[in-house]
Amino acid sequence: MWKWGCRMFVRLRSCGLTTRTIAGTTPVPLEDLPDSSLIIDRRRAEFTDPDCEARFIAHTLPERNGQLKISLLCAAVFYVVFGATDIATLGPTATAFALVALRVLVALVALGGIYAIRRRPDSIALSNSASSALLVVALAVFMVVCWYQPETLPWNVMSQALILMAVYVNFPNRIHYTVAIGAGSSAVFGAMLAFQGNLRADDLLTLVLLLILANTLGYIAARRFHLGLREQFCSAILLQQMADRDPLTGCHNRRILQKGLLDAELARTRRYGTGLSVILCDIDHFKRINDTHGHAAGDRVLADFAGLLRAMTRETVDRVVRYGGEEFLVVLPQTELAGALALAERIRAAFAASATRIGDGVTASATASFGIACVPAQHPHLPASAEALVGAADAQLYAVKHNGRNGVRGIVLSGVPELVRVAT
Ligand SMILES: Nc1nc2c(ncn2[C@@H]2O[C@H](COP(=O)(O)OP(=O)(O)OP(=O)(O)O)[C@@H](O)[C@H]2O)c(=O)[nH]1
Repeated sequence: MWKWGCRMFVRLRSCGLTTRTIAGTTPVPLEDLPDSSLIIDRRRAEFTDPDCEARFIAHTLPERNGQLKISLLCAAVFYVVFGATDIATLGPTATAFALVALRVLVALVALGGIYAIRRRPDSIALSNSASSALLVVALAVFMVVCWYQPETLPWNVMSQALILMAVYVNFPNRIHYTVAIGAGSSAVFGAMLAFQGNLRADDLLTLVLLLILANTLGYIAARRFHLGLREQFCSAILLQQMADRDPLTGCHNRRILQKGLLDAELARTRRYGTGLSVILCDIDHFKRINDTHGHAAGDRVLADFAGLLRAMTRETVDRVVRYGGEEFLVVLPQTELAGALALAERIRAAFAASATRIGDGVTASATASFGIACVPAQHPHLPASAEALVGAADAQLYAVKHNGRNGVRGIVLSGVPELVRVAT
C-alpha cells in the first residue's frame, strides 16, 4: 500500500504540463497569461487570480483525471478486498456481511466517479466532486467498520494514517477541501478512540499524536505538490512568452502567425459571419532615425511605437505582431473596415504627435503609414488565405508610402477599394 502510495505520488508530481493525451482528451493549450496573473497564494496553494487558477486546472485536467481514475479504481479494489478482514474478525455474521456490503457501496461510488469522469472529461467541478464524494463515503464507511470492531481500533490507526496519505496525495482536490476531509475524519476517529478504544491515557495520547502527525505530513506533501505544479505552470508560461514574444517591443513575433493565428481568425469569421481586419503599419523613414541618432535611439522609437499599438488596441482580443524590422501587423477580430480605419487614424495621429526621449533633453519624432484589409461580415468567404489578407494590407501600405507616407488606407476584400484616408 505504501509503495503504491509513493508511486502514485511520483506520478502525480510529474503531471500537469505535458502534452500527453489521457483517456481521449487533450490538455488545453497554455494561454498567453499576463505576468500579473501568475501570483500564487502560498497559503491556499492556488493562483490568486481565479481566471488563471481555472486555466491552470483546465490545462492539467486530462492528466489529473487520469490519476484520479487510477486512485478511484485502487480505492474500489482495496475496499472490497479488505472486507476479508471484517469476516476474519467478526466471523460469518450478519454484521460482517453488512460491513462488506458497505464496502461494496464505496466501490460503486468509486466506479460511478470513473464513469462520470469518462463521460465529462472536461468538467473541473465533476473532477473535484468525484474526489470529495469518494473520500467522504469511504471515510464514513471506514468509521462504521471501526465502530463495529473496537478491539482492532488501535491497529486501525495505521489504516487511517495510510488513508490520510491517499486523501492528501492521491486524490487531487482543492487543498482546503482535502484538509477539511482529512482533519474532520481524524477528529471523528480520535473521538472513537477516546470513547470506544478502552485505551490507557498514554496509548491514547500516542495514537492521537500519530493522527496529527499523519495530517501534518500529508498537508505538507499536498501543499508542496500543489505549489510545485503551479510553479512549473508559471515557468512554462514564461518560456512560452520568451519564445513567442519579441524582447524589444513585447509584441508577438511571427511564430504566432506560423502557428496559424490568421487562419484560425479567418475560420472564425467564416463560421460566425463576423468581420475581421488587419492593419499592416510601418514607421516612415526609420533608417534616417538610425542614421541620425544611432541604433539605440531607433530601438527606443520602435519600442514607443509598439507600446502605442498595444495600448490603443483591445488587450485580450486584438493581437499586435512584430512583422518585420519596423513593421507591425495588428489583427482585429470582429472589426469592420470603418472601425479599423478609425483606430489606425487615432494611432497615426497619436504617434505623429508624440516624441521619444533618446537622451538628455534630446527627442526623436517619426510618423507611420498604415494599410488595412478587411473581411466584411457580409462576405466572410473572402479572401481564400491568410497570405492574401496580409498581401492586400501590404498593397494598401505600399500605396500610402507611395503617396507621401503618414497616412491610412484600407480596402474591403470584396474587390472594391474604399475609404481611403491619407494625411500628409
Ligand atoms: N534600431 C533598429 N533598427 C532596425 C531594427 N530592425 C530593422 N531596423 C532598421 O530599420 C530600417 C528600415 O529601413 P527601410 O526598410 O529602408 O525603411 P524606412 O527607412 O523606414 O523607409 P520607409 O519604410 O520607406 O518609410 C533599416 O535601416 C533597418 O536596419 C531594430 O530592431 N532596431
